[in-house]
Amino acid sequence: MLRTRVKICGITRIEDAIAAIDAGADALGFVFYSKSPRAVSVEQAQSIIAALPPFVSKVGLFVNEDAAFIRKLLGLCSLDILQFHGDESPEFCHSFTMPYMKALRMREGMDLHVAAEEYSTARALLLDSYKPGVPGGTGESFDWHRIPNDLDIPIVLAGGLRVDNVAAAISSCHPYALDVSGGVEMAPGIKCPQKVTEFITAISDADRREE
Ligand SMILES: O=C(O)c1ccccc1NCC(=O)[C@H](O)[C@H](O)COP(=O)(O)O
Repeated sequence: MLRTRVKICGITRIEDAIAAIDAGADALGFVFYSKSPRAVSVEQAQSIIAALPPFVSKVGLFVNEDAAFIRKLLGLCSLDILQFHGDESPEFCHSFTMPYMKALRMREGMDLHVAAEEYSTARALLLDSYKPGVPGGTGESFDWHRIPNDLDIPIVLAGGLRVDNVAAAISSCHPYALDVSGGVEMAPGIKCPQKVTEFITAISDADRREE
């Protein structure tokens, strides 16, 4: 059985990035959405990324951002994959000739088979909770049983994940990866190393139980 990967999102400090990597994080998320309390500036992201060791995916996160800003950012920051968390079309997402994940907020009636077909160029679908007016980082989970078990695209599960619901999340839909932000924080944008470690340990424990 494949190991469940983990992305720690909303990284704003180098010490949090290093602690997440030391705990076993596979990916770090940098929020380039200025309305988020976890937003980073280009300069912040550059300095954090420059201090990272190899073999960790750097994810740049956008919400209906201007293409020119993204292109400029890609010339300044070494990102590995883009995460589009707004209403971006498949054509827009694909236009940066970079791997990307499309985040889908799981509002009622979301047809993931249709979405998987629509975003067929995505490397993964990131499924997040839907809360009106809140594009992401809700801290709330959704009904994971709404996720079909026959999607032919990797699923990254997000939304309200915490150490005490990781096992249920993995057993309910066996996602390719888990994405967490609020559940491992002591304050918005400030990660708690102990919570990060406990979260990633809980994933390893859950994977072992699923073997
Ligand atoms: O994290 C944010 O503040 C945020 C703001 C606007 C759009 C997306 C945002 N985060 C995207 C993520 O991938 C989060 O990790 C995901 O929404 C889960 O957040 P949480 O429920 O706090 O674990």
